[in-house]
Amino acid sequence: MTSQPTNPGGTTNKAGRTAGDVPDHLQVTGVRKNFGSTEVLKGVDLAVAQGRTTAIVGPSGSGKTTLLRLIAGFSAPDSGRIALAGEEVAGQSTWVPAHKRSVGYVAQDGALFPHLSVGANIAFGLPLRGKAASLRVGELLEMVSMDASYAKRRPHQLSGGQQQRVALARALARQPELMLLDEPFSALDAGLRVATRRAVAQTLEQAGVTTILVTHDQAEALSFADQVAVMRDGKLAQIGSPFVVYTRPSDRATAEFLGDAVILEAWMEGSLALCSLGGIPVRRPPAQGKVNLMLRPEQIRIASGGPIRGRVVDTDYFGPETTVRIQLEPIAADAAHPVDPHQPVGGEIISIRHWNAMLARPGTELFLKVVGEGVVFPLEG
Ligand SMILES: Nc1ncnc2c1ncn2[C@@H]1O[C@H](COP(=O)(O)OP(=O)(O)OP(=O)(O)O)[C@@H](O)[C@H]1O
Repeated sequence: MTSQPTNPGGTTNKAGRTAGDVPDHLQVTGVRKNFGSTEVLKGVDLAVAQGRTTAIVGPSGSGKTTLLRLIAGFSAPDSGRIALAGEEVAGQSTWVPAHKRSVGYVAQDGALFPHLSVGANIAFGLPLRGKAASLRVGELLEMVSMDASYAKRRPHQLSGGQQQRVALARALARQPELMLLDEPFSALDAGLRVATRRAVAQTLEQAGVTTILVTHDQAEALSFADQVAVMRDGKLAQIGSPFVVYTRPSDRATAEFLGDAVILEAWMEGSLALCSLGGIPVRRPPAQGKVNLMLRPEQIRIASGGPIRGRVVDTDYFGPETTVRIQLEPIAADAAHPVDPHQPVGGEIISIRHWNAMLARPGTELFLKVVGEGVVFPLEG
């Protein structure tokens, strides 16, 4: 586990600022939660810097929503501590209820009041009345890319995505210091999802609201957040910047959860992993000898020559790019590329991506090269 009590040394946020000197707004320390005999959270440590965005990502049932609800104050941890802006809100002898924490919460289904208009839903927690309230409602609707005329409608007259954006506007109305978003974009279709996500991220950043987004969509987590926390089986397996968790995942399961991964058997010698793709540089390898090497598909490129060859098995066309499955061949030895006796002898099938679908008909022989470093995991068991 790689969780840190304070913001991990100098993560850079979307605006390019470093977070090393920013105080923690939220600190979760050793939090555990059971439902009956099921241990759902098994000791979670998480720190979120003031004004920054953290995405908690993980498979369904890993405990993401449970953690978010504890931070909101909807239920209490069995043990551990939660502090907001330096003040303990849940601990051994402390309990601050949800309505006394300056926290906004947007649930998966939006949870709007069905009997109130959109405008009344948004204005629910506003101290304003009359004209001032309707002006503010209009501004908030605009923030979530909706026309002010929607204020008159009832929630059932909106699409799921529109309801979700109204729920966000309602949460923003109370100007919370911490915003908790539980899969708020999951009901939106692909294009609107990206646009809404960007608009919401921008709005929250401009307002300086510390934000936690729960999602099981890894691309969403990587694009939305300054910091990504990967949850697996009730624990945070890794916390770091999107770049670090994607390019240097702490274990194989995290690597495979965060995106496509090429995993090859390799022989680690010093800082080179010898595999069917040649000798791949690895920074700070955790083991020597037999290991698993991980590369991202986009690190494997088609070359014009060289010792690394493979034959196209089949392809999968996705429009802007094609996934090409390639069976690796034994590395051709020559004076410049002597083959190490530990080097695997080829035969593995890997998937890479290429923009040109025509280039890669099944049976075509291709030369390959690897760019960048690999990541090595010790063999399990
Ligand atoms: N109130 C509850 N009573 C009993 N079990 C619960 C309760 N809330 C959650 N659980 C269980 O705790 C586990 C974690 O649930 P949680 O909703 O936190 O997961 P999640 O990672 O948010 O999943 P998803 O992505 O599907 O929403 C699940 O096994 C769930 O069934």
